[in-house]
Amino acid sequence: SFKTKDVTLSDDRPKTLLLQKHSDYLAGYGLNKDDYEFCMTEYLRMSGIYWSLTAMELMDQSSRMPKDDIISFISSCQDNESGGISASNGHDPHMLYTLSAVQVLAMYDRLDAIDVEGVVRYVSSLQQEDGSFFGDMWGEVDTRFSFCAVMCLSLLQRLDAIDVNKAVDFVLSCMNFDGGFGSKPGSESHAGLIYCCVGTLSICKRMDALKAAELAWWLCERQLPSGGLNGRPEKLPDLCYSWWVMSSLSMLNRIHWVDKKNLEQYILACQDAETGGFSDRPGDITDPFHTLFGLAGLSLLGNTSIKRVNPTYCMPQETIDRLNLEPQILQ
Ligand SMILES: COc1ccc(S(=O)(=O)N2Cc3cc(-c4ccc(C=O)o4)ccc3N(Cc3cncn3C)C[C@H]2Cc2ccc(O)cc2)cc1
Ligand SMILES: [Zn+2]
Repeated sequence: SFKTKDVTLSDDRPKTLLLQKHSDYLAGYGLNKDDYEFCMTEYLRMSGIYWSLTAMELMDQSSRMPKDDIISFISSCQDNESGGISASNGHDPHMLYTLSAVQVLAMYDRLDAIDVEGVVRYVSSLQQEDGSFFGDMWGEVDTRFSFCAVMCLSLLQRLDAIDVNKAVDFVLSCMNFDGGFGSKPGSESHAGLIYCCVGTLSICKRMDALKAAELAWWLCERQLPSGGLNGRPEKLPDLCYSWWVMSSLSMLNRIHWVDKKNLEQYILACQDAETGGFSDRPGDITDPFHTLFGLAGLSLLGNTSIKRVNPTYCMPQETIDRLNLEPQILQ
């Protein structure tokens, strides 16, 4: 018989938000330099700092993060020749980690710690003739990098450095009949790429180009009986998809199309009451990545014990306000 892939929430799952546990988990993450996961994730360290700091900011606990060490680490990761920023010392610069670094310094209001012109030069050098963006010099095209490029430059107030119309045209060339988006023209719709493409259009103020009704339907059909959301039909629910789907629905002004109570239950069930942090599914290992998206998702659902998050930037709303950025939300 046909079985919908889903998880069953057990009765002894966490039903309240364990903020102190999550604050302790993130404050302690990476203190033990020999920790296996910490070593294995050196290649994404800069993004790990963004995920941890943003989660701590949302819990109003960022004072527990080693601010000066983070800022000097970021400065040491900028490549003087290309202007790009790498995930860790000795690694190659990449669009993903250049964005994470700019997001962190924007939250700290310390963009003076890097060569901003160098970052602008690096990001604009990755735009192609068709408006698309490479992730780095090795030439992989993905709509994720279009989003990284416009988000990074908008945080630096430098969208003038790229061809915004061509960037939007490339993203729109990736729109599918279901109103969704994939990584390249013709790629299958996927919640993570939909978030990137809707976010790109939100920053470029081109939300008018979306097939909003079809897209919102595809997004709210991601919700399963457990309350969790998946990234594509027939997939298991995963906490980070809660963020990709809900932030996209927020930009479309249709957040009310999901069952908020059920979704909140799923998110709370993904907490680990022993170690602290959130995991992709109840009972799995927690990590800073899913911890940010659990907290950001609860913020979007209106949990007032967490500070407001901006759905487009996945950063504290107060940072977006300070930078006078106004990403478009559909009316
Ligand atoms: C554990 O296996 C992976 C697989 C992919 C990645 S990833 O870097 O390509 N990436 C982000 C990501 C990070 C983590 C993680 C563990 C510890 C830390 C410390 O900060 O962060 C874990 C998963 C993860 N994934 C994979 C994933 C999430 N949910 C299901 N899976 C299989 C997402 C992945 C892609 C990505 C998404 C958003 C983004 O901003 C950057 C990258 C990382 C670990
Ligand atoms: Zn996930």
